[in-house]
Amino acid sequence: MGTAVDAATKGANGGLLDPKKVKVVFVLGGPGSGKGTQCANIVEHFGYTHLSAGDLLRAEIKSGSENGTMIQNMIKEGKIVPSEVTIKLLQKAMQESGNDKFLIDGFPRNEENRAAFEDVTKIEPEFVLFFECPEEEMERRLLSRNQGREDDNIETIRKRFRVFLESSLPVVEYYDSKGKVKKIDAAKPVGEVFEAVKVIFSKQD
Ligand SMILES: Nc1ncnc2c1ncn2[C@@H]1O[C@H](COP(=O)(O)OP(=O)(O)O)[C@@H](O)[C@H]1O
Ligand SMILES: Nc1ccn([C@@H]2O[C@H](COP(=O)(O)OP(=O)(O)O)[C@@H](O)[C@H]2O)c(=O)n1
Ligand SMILES: [Mg+2]
Repeated sequence: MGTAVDAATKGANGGLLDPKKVKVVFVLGGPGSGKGTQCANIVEHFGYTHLSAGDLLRAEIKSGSENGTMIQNMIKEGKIVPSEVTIKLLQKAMQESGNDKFLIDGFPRNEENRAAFEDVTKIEPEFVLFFECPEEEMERRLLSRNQGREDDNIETIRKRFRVFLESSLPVVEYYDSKGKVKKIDAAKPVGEVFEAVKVIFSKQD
């Protein structure tokens, strides 16, 4: 709980992130669409810090935090962890990075994520990079990802696809209605996808 003094010194978003200075790009797309792969490429060329919500949640499980078991169970079921938990992890990582340009990968994944992030941080994304990929291709990629993830099995993958369609796509549609979505054909080979991504980032300052 922050005190009144904390709130006064740290600002409305409870931290040191000035919403006027911070540049955020949300990177969205179904499970296996290539978000993490492309974010790694973008970081190398355009000076952003990559924050994967899924990676932060998995690190939180490993750290033995009191939320660890809850997070682990939700990931195994393909469910979306309560925003409060994920946003705290994102804010901490943003503050610790020392950077002011962020690729936020795999977040916001539902309406609750989106609204809570805006409320808490007052940060509006510059744009949303959306990787479009057919389910069969995403399934093939996830089943051969080989990162030892507990959610890369066919049963959980099906649940994640369902959550993506029901909860995550509406968030993309929300930003699309604000003209903020830049859509990429993510079914192509990695290099070709990155060529399309580069065009978008090269136009930014
Ligand atoms: N364009 C692509 N073509 C083929 N395989 C890809 C492509 N992009 C990523 N992959 C592979 O697919 C798997 C999922 O990619 P990843 O970047 O982890 O996706 P996401 O973060 O969206 O789940 C990884 O094994 C990755 O190497
Ligand atoms: N905003 C988020 C992002 C991920 N997650 C959880 O973390 C899991 C893995 O997310 P991820 O982004 O690493 O998965 P991929 O899309 O990269 O395959 C999701 O299926 C959710 O269970 C979440 O709860 N909230
Ligand atoms: Mg990923």
